[in-house]
Amino acid sequence: MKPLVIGIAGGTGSGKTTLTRELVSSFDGRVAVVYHDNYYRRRDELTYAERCDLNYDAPEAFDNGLLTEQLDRLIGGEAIECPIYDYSDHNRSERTELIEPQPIVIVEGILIFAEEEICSRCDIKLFVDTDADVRILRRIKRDVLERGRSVESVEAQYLQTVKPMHELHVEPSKRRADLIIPEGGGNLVALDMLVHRVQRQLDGALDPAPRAGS
Ligand SMILES: Nc1ncnc2c1ncn2[C@@H]1O[C@H](COP(=O)(O)OP(=O)(O)O)[C@@H](O)[C@H]1O
Ligand SMILES: Nc1ccn([C@@H]2O[C@H](COP(=O)(O)O)[C@@H](O)[C@H]2O)c(=O)n1
Repeated sequence: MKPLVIGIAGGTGSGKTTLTRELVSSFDGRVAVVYHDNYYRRRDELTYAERCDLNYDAPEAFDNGLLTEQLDRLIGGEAIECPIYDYSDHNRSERTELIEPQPIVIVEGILIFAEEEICSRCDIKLFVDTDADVRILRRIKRDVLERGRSVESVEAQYLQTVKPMHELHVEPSKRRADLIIPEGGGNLVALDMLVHRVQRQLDGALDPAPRAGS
């Protein structure tokens, strides 16, 4: 049977990964996760300083051809060797990760609904909605502690690219979502309803992607 593909989008720091982890633990061993971030383009031709200055919040920053090709293979029941991204180096690492096919495939990333080729492959589209002030506070903490950044660099990047690209690409893509979830994985009511819905689809009690009026 074709896996159920769940897309999880939302701004940086909104809680996408937290929601993804909740779903992974709810459907233990039956979920494959594909992070759009791992498909940032390889930029070996640039120096580290040049890579620091790139815009990582525009659709062109990603190798969407590779993502859709690998996603299709996963949906078709094949394992993939997914690239691994190194945020400290602003480049794709030499390592890859084996992802086995599963009944549920989660695709997560800020811009997945801004890309028709990714959006159209998602049976359930979730958008995690969290206020911008909360998101930037979380991002400063995470980027300094986990991604090797300074507070000054996070602030500059946020004002130069993250915020304008969020307004141009991420926020409008919310319209394509089936469900908008305030606060993501911390929203226990939404999580509970979502888990029941996904379970019913796995049980075959519902059409794969039913639409109003169909
Ligand atoms: N509902 C929430 N309440 C409090 N903190 C949260 C909540 N959701 C996520 N966080 C925290 O915010 C940070 C960013 O969350 P994360 O899920 O990694 O966001 P994203 O994947 O959208 O960038 C993490 O440190 C996470 O623990
Ligand atoms: N070299 C890079 C690549 C990406 N980013 C930022 O990551 C953000 C997306 O990841 P989330 O987990 O926050 O959704 C995105 O906003 C990019 O700006 C980066 O800082 N450096």
